[in-house]
Amino acid sequence: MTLFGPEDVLGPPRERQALPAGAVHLPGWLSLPEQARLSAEFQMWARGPVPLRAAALPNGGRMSVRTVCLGWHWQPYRYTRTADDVNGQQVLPFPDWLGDLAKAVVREACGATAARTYRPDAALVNHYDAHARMGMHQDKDERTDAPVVSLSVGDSCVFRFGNAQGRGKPHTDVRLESGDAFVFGGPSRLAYHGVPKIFPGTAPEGCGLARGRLNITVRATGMP
Ligand SMILES: O=C(O)CCC(=O)C(=O)O
Ligand SMILES: [Fe+2]
Repeated sequence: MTLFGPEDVLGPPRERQALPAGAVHLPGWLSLPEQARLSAEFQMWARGPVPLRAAALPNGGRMSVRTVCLGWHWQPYRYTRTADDVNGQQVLPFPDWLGDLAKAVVREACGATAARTYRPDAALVNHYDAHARMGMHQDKDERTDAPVVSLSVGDSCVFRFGNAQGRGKPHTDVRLESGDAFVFGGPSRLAYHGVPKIFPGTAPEGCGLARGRLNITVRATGMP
């Protein structure tokens, strides 16, 4: 007889939730050491050559999330080689190991055939403080239909996953926790999604992030 099963330490295992076709949530996909590595890399990415910044919006406002990009620079709403809205520098290259990590997620979520042709070339790395939000939007600046792979580290959040028709219902609220992966591809590739809430102080010990939430979306831009 074992005295303590994993549920006693970690709480009940989280089941995969029913989601629209093409959307897959992989709870606990990353180990704590993998989460800590992403946090450590983030600290370096945030220093530049293009620093972490709250992107300026065409309406004159700024995003509440702060973002640093790899491979291609993203600004609302396009990809460019140089960060012309920040300091004109070229962003850091997209790391092969991050592409391999995302490919493994695609293999699990979408199958071996999808993984074979998956060639990501950019990542948007977002940091949320306790008050940051992301409104409902589509990821539609990419010129490919490759799935988007999202990796989360640090504080938990509500990730609202909707439909491709508009910002309204139906939508599903998923709690994304440190180490979770989420994929949206196929019929859900252009689904609206957003982050209405962060749960401060919920990051697990050992994930490497002192405060806030890190989210990395790996993408295939289709840029030449
Ligand atoms: O933070 C998240 O989970 C989602 C981020 C997102 O939707 C984006 O960067 O486009
Ligand atoms: Fe997005």
